[in-house]
Amino acid sequence: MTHASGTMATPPFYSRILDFLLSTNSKQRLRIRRSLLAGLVFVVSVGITLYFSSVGGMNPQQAHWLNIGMLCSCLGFYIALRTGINLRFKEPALTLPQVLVALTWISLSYTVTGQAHSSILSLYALVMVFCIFTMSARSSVISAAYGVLTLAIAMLYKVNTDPDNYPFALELVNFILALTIMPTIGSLAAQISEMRDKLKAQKYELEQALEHIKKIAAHDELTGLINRRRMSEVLAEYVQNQEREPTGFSIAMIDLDYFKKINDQYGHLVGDEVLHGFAEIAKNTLRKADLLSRWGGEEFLLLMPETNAGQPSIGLDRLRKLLQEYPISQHQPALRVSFSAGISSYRQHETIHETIKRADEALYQAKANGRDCTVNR
Ligand SMILES: Nc1nc2c(ncn2[C@@H]2O[C@H](COP(=O)(O)OP(=O)(O)OP(=O)(O)O)[C@@H](O)[C@H]2O)c(=O)[nH]1
Repeated sequence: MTHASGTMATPPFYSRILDFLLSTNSKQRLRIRRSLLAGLVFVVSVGITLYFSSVGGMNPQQAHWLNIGMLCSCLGFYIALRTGINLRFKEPALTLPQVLVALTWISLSYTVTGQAHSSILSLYALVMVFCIFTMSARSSVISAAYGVLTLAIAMLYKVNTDPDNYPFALELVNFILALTIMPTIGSLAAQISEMRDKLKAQKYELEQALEHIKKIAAHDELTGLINRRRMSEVLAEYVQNQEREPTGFSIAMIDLDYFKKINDQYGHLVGDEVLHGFAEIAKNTLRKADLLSRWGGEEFLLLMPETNAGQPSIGLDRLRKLLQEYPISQHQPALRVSFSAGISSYRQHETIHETIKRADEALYQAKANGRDCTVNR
């Protein structure tokens, strides 16, 4: 939104704070938000750990170090994302490192939560769910394998050192559960990642196709020039710009002389060759700033920016001279063509139709004057 003065409106205070915390770059912002969402799970875990250690469920010192470790790793990832360090990596979302670190903390939590350790299993599933929407197939498989491995190590260690809280039978059941759940989610994540890749590829193909369709819609196939529809849009833009900055522009309506005769005498193939050749020669002869379009049939509309009434049509004269010398048809090397042109300059506040109408009238006059000439109006 802009004020009447044209300056940008200041965003509200809370949105400035959010910009500061989450970045104004939309991609970075999404990455930070995802990381913070995962961090929220850690914060809840810290609360649960504090409560559990206060009621004697776990060793307070272990709970203390676990909490510090979890919070520091969250902070570390936040800083890496917020400062843009993550952009130096191939996968800037840092999803795989974040998931691996989370799985490490979960496996450590598994070893210090005593009787309540089985409830930790759900966190493995939660972390794997994060993989589903963001990770590549390969990273999902790595995460699942890493989760199962670290859990197995934690279980083996605890079965041997604390069999009262970690009896073998319970650990076996827990392990089988984890072994079923984690690779299943990992494989789902891999499948979704493949679908995402396919969608990306389809999106790219669609964009290319759209680009191609736009090009076809705006160009004439035979001459490669922009067509009448596109030229009409360009002219409308020019007229609009003249209201702000009246630099002036002129148009020329160009018509090949006796073109019907060429078709009748040499055939349509030669006629097409002449149209194509005329477009090529004109493009190479006229000013770089000039824009030529195929207006229809053997008629062309030339837009000459920053050209005002009365200015000589030097470009068209040069083109006329060249056409007298240039063999325009390979099939009929002796064939020479000429054209008639009507020029009109845009008058402030008139419609483009009025400018075109004057150019048409000037062209009519040029034809009446015997063709092969230009009339300026
Ligand atoms: N080969 C070919 N001919 C076309 C194309 N488009 C229009 N024409 C032909 O262009 C000719 C135009 O003829 P007229 O309008 O009588 O114009 P002219 O013969 O140039 O006569 P003047 O303009 O009075 O000099 C017609 O024979 C159309 O069939 C095209 O794409 N290819």
